[in-house]
Amino acid sequence: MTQTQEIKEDILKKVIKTRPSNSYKGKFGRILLIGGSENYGGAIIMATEGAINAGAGLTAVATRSINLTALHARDPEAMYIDWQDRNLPELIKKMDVIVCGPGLGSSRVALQIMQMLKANVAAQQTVVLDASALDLISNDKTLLPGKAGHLILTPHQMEWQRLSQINIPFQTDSANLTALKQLNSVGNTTLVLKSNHTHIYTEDGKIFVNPTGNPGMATGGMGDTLAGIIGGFIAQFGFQADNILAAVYLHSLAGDVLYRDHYLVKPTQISQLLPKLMKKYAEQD
Ligand SMILES: NC(=O)C1=CN([C@@H]2O[C@H](COP(=O)(O)OP(=O)(O)OC[C@H]3O[C@@H](n4cnc5c(N)ncnc54)[C@H](O)[C@@H]3O)[C@@H](O)[C@H]2O)[C@@H](O)CC1
Ligand SMILES: Nc1ncnc2c1ncn2[C@@H]1O[C@H](COP(=O)(O)OP(=O)(O)O)[C@@H](O)[C@H]1O
Ligand SMILES: [Mg+2]
Repeated sequence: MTQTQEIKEDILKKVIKTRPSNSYKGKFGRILLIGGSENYGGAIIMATEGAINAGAGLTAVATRSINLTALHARDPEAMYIDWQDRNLPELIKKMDVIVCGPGLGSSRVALQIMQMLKANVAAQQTVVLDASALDLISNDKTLLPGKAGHLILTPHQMEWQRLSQINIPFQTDSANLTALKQLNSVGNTTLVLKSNHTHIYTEDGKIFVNPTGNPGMATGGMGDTLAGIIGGFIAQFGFQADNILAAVYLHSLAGDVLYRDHYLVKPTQISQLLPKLMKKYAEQD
């Protein structure tokens, strides 16, 4: 059994680099976030805010049209497409990273979106699946978009219970690894199992535990924000296990900085803090 390693602060210096002078938006990846039903519009907005503030070059959002005004009022940097637009499959093909699930819900449209995503992703892309997307897959494992080059699953413990059939008290490293292999035998899947001690199971079978984070972060939308940050890091820095580890560490580190003088931490405050924190680590490279 592999030894569980603690993620170290060094990971941020390693991953976050000073941007070269000749940088342009196309250099830092295209990301599409899909989610936000009528009831959960905030979830996709928080994920979007995570992705933009983590440094994604171009960010697009496919959501229910009712969310458009709120999305642009918060994040005018994001492009928008109605999640029922017939051009969505073509847009998906142009993306480096697709984050699907925050606030997606379990409607017929949500199910159709999962089917369409599966049919249109390809090997050069990374797909991050969170929240409702994971619950839909729990009900139908064939919805997993296996043709993506890399899959990153970001369940909390209850979502992982639904997906893996392992009850929360029995979610040990060895049980989780076995379930992950059963879920996707191709081995292109990373599991970010969120809790107060988030564990990350990499494609090559390594296990990491995140030492940062605090109970102030027990606020709705915190995981939606993380999904966006992970997607933003992959878009900007490419797919590497280190980039996922750095995103998880940074999300909770931002939470810790805020928790020093805030009783609770709002997900949107975490996103706001990211560019400043990233600057500090980039200057140390
Ligand atoms: N502002 C918004 O629009 C928000 C929308 N959200 C969306 O709401 C939908 C449902 O997601 P939920 O996660 O609320 O619902 P779930 O029903 O999937 O999960 C919540 C349940 O899991 C249990 N649980 C056990 N261990 C847990 C752990 N470590 N972390 C979290 N929960 C744990 C909780 O007690 C609770 O019963 C998703 O699409 C999600 O993206 C939420 O992210 C909250 C914010
Ligand atoms: N007590 C805690 N200590 C550390 N991190 C926490 C704590 N509570 C929540 N978090 C973090 O907040 C996030 C919650 O994710 P999730 O449950 O998916 O939120 P949501 O679906 O509401 O966006 C995870 O990244 C988790 O690690
Ligand atoms: Mg969640």
